[in-house]
Amino acid sequence: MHMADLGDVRLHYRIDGPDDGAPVVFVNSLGTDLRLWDPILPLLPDGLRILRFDKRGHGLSTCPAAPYAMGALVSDCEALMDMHGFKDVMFVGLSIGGMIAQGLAVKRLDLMRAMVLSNTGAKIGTKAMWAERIEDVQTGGIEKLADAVMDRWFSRDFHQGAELELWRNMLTRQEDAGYAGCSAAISGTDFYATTATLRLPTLGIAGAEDGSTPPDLVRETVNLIPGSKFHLIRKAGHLPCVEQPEEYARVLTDFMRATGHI
Ligand SMILES: O=C(O)CC1=CCC(=O)O1
Repeated sequence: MHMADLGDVRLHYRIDGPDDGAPVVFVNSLGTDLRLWDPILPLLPDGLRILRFDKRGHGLSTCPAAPYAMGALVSDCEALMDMHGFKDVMFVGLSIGGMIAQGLAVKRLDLMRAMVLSNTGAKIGTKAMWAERIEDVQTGGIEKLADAVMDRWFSRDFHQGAELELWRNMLTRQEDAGYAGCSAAISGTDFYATTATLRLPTLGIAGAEDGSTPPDLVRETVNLIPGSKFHLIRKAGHLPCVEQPEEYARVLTDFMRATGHI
């Protein structure tokens, strides 16, 4: 079990792969923990050095009182990377993880060689939408939101399968305060101006049936960065690494090769 004490929070994290492997950092979405990446890791090339972690208030990490600022989430990731010598990485951020990617690239471009903005945006939703969601979590717990979240996370086909229930369990077993805290961080974030200043190889990945960050939002976000690429995964919602792991891993691998990371 790996734990980093960052003062106001203790983060649970994992590092896999050899010390001299090409470094890759994965940051997952609201309401998920680091197991989100389990379906794709065995499909990636051997020899990568992979860091992933549970955001504050998620997974096995501790849960400071809500709300959280996006700056705190960016600093958590920065501290973990500095602590373990992760620099010049391929950074893969999904949803709020993609917001953390954008914030970190602006703050510490030295940490990143390239970034993948998966199912995310420079801004996600509206303040009113997040206020309602936070209120729902605070009054009824995550369970109150869970069915609606499943509709955004997964395509119609995936809703027919038995695995859906397990991912729903991942969501409902997160801390209510952690979910509300990260929702507040998303609500307060608008990265349009700063992301437009970024110059690094960037790939956008979208799911055709994503009810949370639809393909147009992902495309619009990566188009802020000159030279960026975009890939649409057809039979997937908000979590294509779960629904289409082979395609997701192939697209990541191709991008790592195209950018000279491997
Ligand atoms: O809408 C959802 O529940 C999915 C989501 C939005 C931001 C994030 O990280 O996940």
